[in-house]
Amino acid sequence: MQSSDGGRQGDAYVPGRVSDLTSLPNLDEDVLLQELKARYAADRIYTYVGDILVAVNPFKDVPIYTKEISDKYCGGLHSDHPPHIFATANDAYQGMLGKLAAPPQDQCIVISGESGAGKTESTKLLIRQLLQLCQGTSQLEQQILQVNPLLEAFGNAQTLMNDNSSRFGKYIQLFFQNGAVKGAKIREYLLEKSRLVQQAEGEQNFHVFYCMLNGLSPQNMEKYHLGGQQNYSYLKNFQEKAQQYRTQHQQLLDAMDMVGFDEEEQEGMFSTLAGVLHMGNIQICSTDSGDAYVDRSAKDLNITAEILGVDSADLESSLTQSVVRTNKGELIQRNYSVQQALASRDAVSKALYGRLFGWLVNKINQLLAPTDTSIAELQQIGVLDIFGFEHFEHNSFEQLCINLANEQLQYFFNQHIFLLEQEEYQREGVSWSTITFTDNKPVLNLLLARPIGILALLDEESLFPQGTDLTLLQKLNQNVGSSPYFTTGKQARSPLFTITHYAGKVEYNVTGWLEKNRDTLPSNTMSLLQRSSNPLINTICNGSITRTGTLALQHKTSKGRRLSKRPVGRQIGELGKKGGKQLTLGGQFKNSLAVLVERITAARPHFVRCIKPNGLKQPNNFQEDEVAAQLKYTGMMETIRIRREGYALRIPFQQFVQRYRSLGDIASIPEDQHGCQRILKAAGLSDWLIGKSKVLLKWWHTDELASRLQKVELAATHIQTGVRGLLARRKVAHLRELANKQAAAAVTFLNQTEQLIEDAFQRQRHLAERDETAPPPVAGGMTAEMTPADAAAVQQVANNMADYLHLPQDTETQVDVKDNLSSDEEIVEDDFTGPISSKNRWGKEGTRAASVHWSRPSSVTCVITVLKVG
Ligand SMILES: Nc1ncnc2c1ncn2[C@@H]1O[C@H](COP(=O)(O)OP(=O)(O)OP(=O)(O)O)[C@@H](O)[C@H]1O
Repeated sequence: MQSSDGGRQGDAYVPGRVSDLTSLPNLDEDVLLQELKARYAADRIYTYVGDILVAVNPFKDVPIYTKEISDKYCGGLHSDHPPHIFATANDAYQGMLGKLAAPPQDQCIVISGESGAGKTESTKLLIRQLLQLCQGTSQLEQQILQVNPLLEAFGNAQTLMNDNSSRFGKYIQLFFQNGAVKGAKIREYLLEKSRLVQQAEGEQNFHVFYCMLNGLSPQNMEKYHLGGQQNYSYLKNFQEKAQQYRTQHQQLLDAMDMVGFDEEEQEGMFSTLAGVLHMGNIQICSTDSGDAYVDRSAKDLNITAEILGVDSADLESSLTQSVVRTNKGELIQRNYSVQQALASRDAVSKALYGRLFGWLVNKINQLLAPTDTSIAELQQIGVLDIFGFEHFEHNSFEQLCINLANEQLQYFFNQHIFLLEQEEYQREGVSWSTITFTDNKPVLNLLLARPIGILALLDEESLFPQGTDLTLLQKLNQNVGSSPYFTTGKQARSPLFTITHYAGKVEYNVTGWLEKNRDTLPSNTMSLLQRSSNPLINTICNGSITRTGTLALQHKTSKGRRLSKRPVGRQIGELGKKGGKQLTLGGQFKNSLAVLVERITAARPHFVRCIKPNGLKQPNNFQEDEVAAQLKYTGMMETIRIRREGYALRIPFQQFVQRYRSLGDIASIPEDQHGCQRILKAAGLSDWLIGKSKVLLKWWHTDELASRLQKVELAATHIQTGVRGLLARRKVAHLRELANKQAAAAVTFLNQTEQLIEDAFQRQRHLAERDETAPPPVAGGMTAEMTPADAAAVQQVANNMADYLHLPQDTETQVDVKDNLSSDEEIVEDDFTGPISSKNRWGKEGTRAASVHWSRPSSVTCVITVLKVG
């Protein structure tokens, strides 16, 4: 086995030159770490563990993504070039087309790593390379690439761990037909809406607000009553990067134009963003009795109401009062406390922003949807870029959800790499000493089990009107406190608990969890927004939130009624609700994770493990302890072991023979284990196993088989080329012989015709000498009369020729002999003759030479016509 950028199994070990960690000698944690460190120092940021790619974030531009390098990774074998993210794209693409060991299958690329490890950058490179692989140059490919700035502006933000952190998860599906891209779809997961109203120290709101405030024209700033970024309470920790934001704003506008937002929609978007910013500035005060009211001396309420297209008095009451319907149907108004009113204000902002984001994704998906084929008929490659594992000083409900998603992905990895593989060894009767791995199933159970898991208990508590964050914590302590993965805060009444995740311990603070989980807007507030005169706000607020938390838009019928796009039974009101109750945020997230796992399980996965070399976002800084921790919790040592000792490829006998039949030594190979053995032996492969129903191969056998297959195919192409050339040469020789024969026949015909003309001419001269009263010869030297014998002779020659050329004796080949040719006109009409306009062209009129000259070209025309028809 060769490691393509220098290291070779068996050669003296040179740290930093082993491109595949499975070929490391004397593998231990330190050797592994030093190898990655040496590679990183040499800007070799990618390394393989068999078919898995490890990517260490360089935090600097490395010149390895040029067009030339991208071209090198289009096609070819895994081992042809150094490890690269482009090779992973190539593997997925070739796998989808069925050009690797398995038949054509949908593929997915699962990228994992903690926040700031490089997942989003990897995703962008993968998508770019996939579009390069299908040689996409159409508008669709450009659109797929260009929607990214739009998504990042609305969905990314600066955090302590990453300046451009994705605050939502995404699964990008590219759809293909015959290898060409036909469309794309973005599935979004759990946008971190809470960031809109509150950001931790040193963190920022979503990029789009800073871009808007720095990039909008003065007229638009005035229209939306906007000022500098320091004026908004939702925008803490802003930075003076005006020029950068202006550039990003322009990119945003370009992307919006390209996605096809019309002017009204763009205006709707900016007015919603401006409305949200103004909403955050609405001051809530307290009466002496503790009731909330809006400080009207500041103009924020009126401005917000104007921009959102709602009545300001209605907005005020919806922010400060709840309306409850009693069992008897009476409506009762209750005043909020200041705290409740502030929560209600922020809930409106979060709902508006969340729905705006959902609408944006909907618009993008409409643009990228395959036009003439249903998705079910297309092949697909999905790329999963989910928010990375987070462990801050203060961790809230959002971190719990983010870390749950990462637990789920780690579980998927473990299942695929360790569990299912080793179960299969058992089924196939392979003797195997089990490789143990850290199974995170107990942590997943702690989070997801029903009815006694953290999310289920949170849901239960969220249903109780009297529930508080502290009663939630008590409930958690009572029910899951005995789990070894759960520890509660040491101090009494502390709002803290700790979970031991696969990636380390994270301490969570339950403050505000019930409110965040309920994620509801009071019905009076929702109906106010649904009546908004701002068309976009009206649209997004009349959409429904699905069971997985996405926005389902409605479309209007011709009569103006609204319809959900969903099938009957999932119409408005039912969506996102369970037994009539709105699903909680935790419930929606749980559902969306389940659907995601189903999706990636249905495809053939490729894994990219992103590693963050330091927490300072610095280039050329490899912190050994930080990397060692990541290698440990991702189970890298065990992964290397299983890839080294195990059989990553397991192909059913029949499938294997069908795919590699041409490598066998005989033509009729049985589609069973004996057939497989014949092929493997003939191909000269070693280290394979035959199980009960499958051939078990090392991951590198894919390349070995592919290269053998390539050789056979090349040989077949050579043979085909030779045979085709031989056949073509034979055909040409035959055609040439035929043409020579035809030419000889034509000459014979011309000679015979010439002789006839000569005879006729002599006869005419002979007659003329005897009869001085005879008329002068007609043009071309032919007489007006042809004896029946002459005519028969001419016809005979023509027939012979037609016979020879295998032609029907149709009008084109027959000589139309007229009994009484009396004028030049009739001769001119004859297809067989050309117009005799140039009297002197053939020589003196009435001479033999003129007759012969006339006859030759005319007859040649005829022969050519005949040949053409032939
Ligand atoms: N291949 C690369 N080349 C150069 N810089 C990179 C590369 N990958 C990542 N980076 C740098 O690291 C930063 C963080 O990467 P990225 O946003 O992809 O992390 P992430 O894993 O997606 O984080 P999060 O989970 O927070 O979204 C990038 O903004 C970029 O500066």
